[in-house]
Amino acid sequence: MRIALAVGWWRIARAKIAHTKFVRNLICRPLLSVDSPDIWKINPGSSSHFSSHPSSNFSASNEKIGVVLDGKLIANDLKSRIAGEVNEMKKAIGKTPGLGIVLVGERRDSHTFIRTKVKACNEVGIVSVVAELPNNSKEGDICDAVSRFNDNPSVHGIIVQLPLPKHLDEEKIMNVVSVEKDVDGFHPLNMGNLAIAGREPLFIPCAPKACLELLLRYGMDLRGKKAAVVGRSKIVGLPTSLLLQRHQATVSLVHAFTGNPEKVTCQADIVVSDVGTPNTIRGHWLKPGAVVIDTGTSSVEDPKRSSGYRLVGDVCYDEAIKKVAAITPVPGGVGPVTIAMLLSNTLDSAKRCYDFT
Ligand SMILES: NC(=O)C1=CN([C@@H]2O[C@H](COP(=O)(O)OP(=O)(O)OC[C@H]3O[C@@H](n4cnc5c(N)ncnc54)[C@H](OP(=O)(O)O)[C@@H]3O)[C@@H](O)[C@H]2O)C=CC1
Ligand SMILES: Nc1nc(=O)c2c([nH]1)NC[C@@H]1CN(c3ccc(C(=O)N[C@@H](CCC(=O)O)C(=O)O)cc3)C=[N+]21
Repeated sequence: MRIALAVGWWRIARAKIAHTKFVRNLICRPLLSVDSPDIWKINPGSSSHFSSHPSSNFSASNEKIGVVLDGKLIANDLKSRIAGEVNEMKKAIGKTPGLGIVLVGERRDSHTFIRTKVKACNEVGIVSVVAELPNNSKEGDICDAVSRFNDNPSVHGIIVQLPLPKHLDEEKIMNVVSVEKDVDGFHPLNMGNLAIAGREPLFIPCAPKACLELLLRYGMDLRGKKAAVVGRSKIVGLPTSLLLQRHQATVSLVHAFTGNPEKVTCQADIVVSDVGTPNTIRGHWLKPGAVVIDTGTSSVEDPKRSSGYRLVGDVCYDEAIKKVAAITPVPGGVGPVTIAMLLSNTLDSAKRCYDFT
């Protein structure tokens, strides 16, 4: 009886210590730093790129403790550093980073996302300008709006909020964005350089950067880990798979045509989901002790809320939390870190433009 009590007490104490250590890690220096993506400096011969990072509860013991990865905490840490750097830049050279946003149509979700992005810019002192165009705009009107941002020296980053109305050729419009201002990282040159070892893109797409930031802050050593990415969109799935392989993970890319996707995901140490359909990833799709990054953000009706809806991810959270080592919640997981990465990319672009280090 006494032994059982002591073992129980020891388990609780160990979980508490691990959790305190984990929270400390969350607010320590990021590995994908805000000023330069130091992942490109990996030296395969060195002991460990990650060993400079305080080791976490996870990599040390691989215990299942169902940690909820707090994206808001990480985003606030990133934003306060970005705000500090923006301020330094203003003081030193009298310049302010600027973000140009192209928003087409009346989609409620797009307008909400843009409000969030503009608010985040204001918080850190980045100037944002929104070019709002009607739903029935012609391709030429949108390309002109992008070109004006390309030509504006006080705009250092440009995003075209997706999805665009169906009648527009998305690729044609995205290709107008100057590669030097492509803070979304969707330009073929940036995406191509992300895919090829030894090359450095000017920008890494924001949501994939956020996924890696969460994994690395959690202290996960990605080398040789099995990762399953569900979804292959250019915003999240495809570039996340590329970034994971650059971090030496063994990556499987699952999509709508994959037969028995759960056979792939249940082997994975890391599952990143980017589908946009609630409850796609069920508990039995996951290996015990896996780390799950849920980027899915769908609004579902909720009459109990004053707004009438709430946001949910792709993962059946209640089933997953009982099984996994760690998981990102929705909301409050990947989303806020994605926004912080957009600010970080915009700051990087301005620094590059003025040769300010
Ligand atoms: N939190 C964040 O920072 C971000 C969140 N998001 C959210 O991520 C979600 C996805 O967005 P986005 O990437 O633009 O969406 P897309 O529709 O472009 O991509 C969805 C992907 O999921 C795949 N897919 C669909 N059904 C299945 C299935 N049953 N099994 C396996 N794969 C499937 C599709 O496969 P196929 O290619 O074969 O069609 C496709 O590759 C949305 O909820 C969005 O709001 C997006 C960006 C950032
Ligand atoms: N050119 C372009 N670049 C994008 O990066 C891009 C895009 N188009 N189109 C739409 C998707 C979606 N996306 C999200 C970003 C932040 C949250 C986010 O901050 N989510 C919060 C909740 C936000 C809320 O409450 O509305 C959270 O999860 O906590 C979600 C989704 C970026 N996208």
